[in-house]
Amino acid sequence: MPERSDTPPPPVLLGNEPGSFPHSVLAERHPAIIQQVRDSFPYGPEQHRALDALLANCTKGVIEPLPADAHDRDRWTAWGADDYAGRSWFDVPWLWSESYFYRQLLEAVGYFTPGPWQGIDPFRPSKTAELDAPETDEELSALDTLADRPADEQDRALLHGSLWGNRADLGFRLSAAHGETSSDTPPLVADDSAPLWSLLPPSGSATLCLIADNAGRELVPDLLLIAHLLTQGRIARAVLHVKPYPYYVSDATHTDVLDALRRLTAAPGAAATYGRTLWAALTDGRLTVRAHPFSCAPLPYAQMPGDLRDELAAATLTLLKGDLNYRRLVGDRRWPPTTPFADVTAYFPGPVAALRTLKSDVITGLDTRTEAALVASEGQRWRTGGTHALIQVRT
Ligand SMILES: O=P(O)(O)OC[C@@]1(O)O[C@H](CO)[C@@H](O)[C@@H]1O
Repeated sequence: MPERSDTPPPPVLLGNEPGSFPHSVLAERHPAIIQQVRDSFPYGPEQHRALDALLANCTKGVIEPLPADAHDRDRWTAWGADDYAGRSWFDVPWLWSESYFYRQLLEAVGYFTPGPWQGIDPFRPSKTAELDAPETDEELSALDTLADRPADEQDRALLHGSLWGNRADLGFRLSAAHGETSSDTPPLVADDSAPLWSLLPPSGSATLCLIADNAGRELVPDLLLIAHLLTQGRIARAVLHVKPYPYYVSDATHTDVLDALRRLTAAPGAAATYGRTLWAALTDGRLTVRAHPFSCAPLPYAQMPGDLRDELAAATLTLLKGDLNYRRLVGDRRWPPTTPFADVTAYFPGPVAALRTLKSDVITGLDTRTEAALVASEGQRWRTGGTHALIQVRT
């Protein structure tokens, strides 16, 4: 946990305050996700019974341990499962209870159990529907006109494509009231793109670690950004961190990377060129995909294990995508919005950037004027509506 020497950190977010966003996720979003999973495949009576039990447990019960023979039981013990067992889902850190919900959901559908449902991603139908949607074709065809634009315009377009791709979060869509902001404040509440580009100069030898978030219409622009940086010589190598198992509905796994790559290589025009660049980079090792267990940990990055810390320390830049990664990066706490981003990320082992649309209460690094303008025009809605975004960098 990033500590500032003078003041103790503010409290960790819990889900026990009715009317709060975390409470609504536990009380409303999780039941909706269970229903979505029931509808996604013709699961048998055993899985439906387990989903019934999970629904009752996560809304009215207490946290129960994983089965004694679960392959990752020891890992979850180390991550706090024994400390939280027996307590209401609403009374433990929200980050922890949300993360454990996805682990228990996979348990219910037999994802880890030898048998016909082992390894079947319950969210795959919604992920592939999104990848196949006509909107994805439109986004890919925009690459054809981009090819003729100056390099700095391409840089900006691909960075912003990756940033705003973060709105494509299927869990968020289950509960968010969509629509453009009525706010007259600018969509970007912080924009450190200049220091970001100066960390990745052309003709450099940089290594980028991109810690991905959602599959489909977020992962596609993330991959396009990597392909562009490789082509421009702004990076020599990229490591793409994905989730080792389905998580937070639409989070990207290795299978999702392969689906997105096929979507690119099969597309007409410039998109296929990006796809071929990525295919070649995977083949010759300039691009690697990692699925570290800590990517699904219910903990902030301040508690990352030594091997991951060493890996990120060696990167020129680690770029974290999305809202959940932001919560884990700065700590899922009630930070005053003007808390410096550099202070809360001081523990991180190397230069770090966050690209995120705002979908939960946690925020740091705002200047006083920006915060005041947001509050004056929207109250606190800007924090969770997905209508605003940020690019924050600690060099
Ligand atoms: O990480 P992502 O995909 O940008 O967002 C995940 C999210 O939808 O889920 C969490 C609540 O469940 C919030 O942090 C956020 O709104």
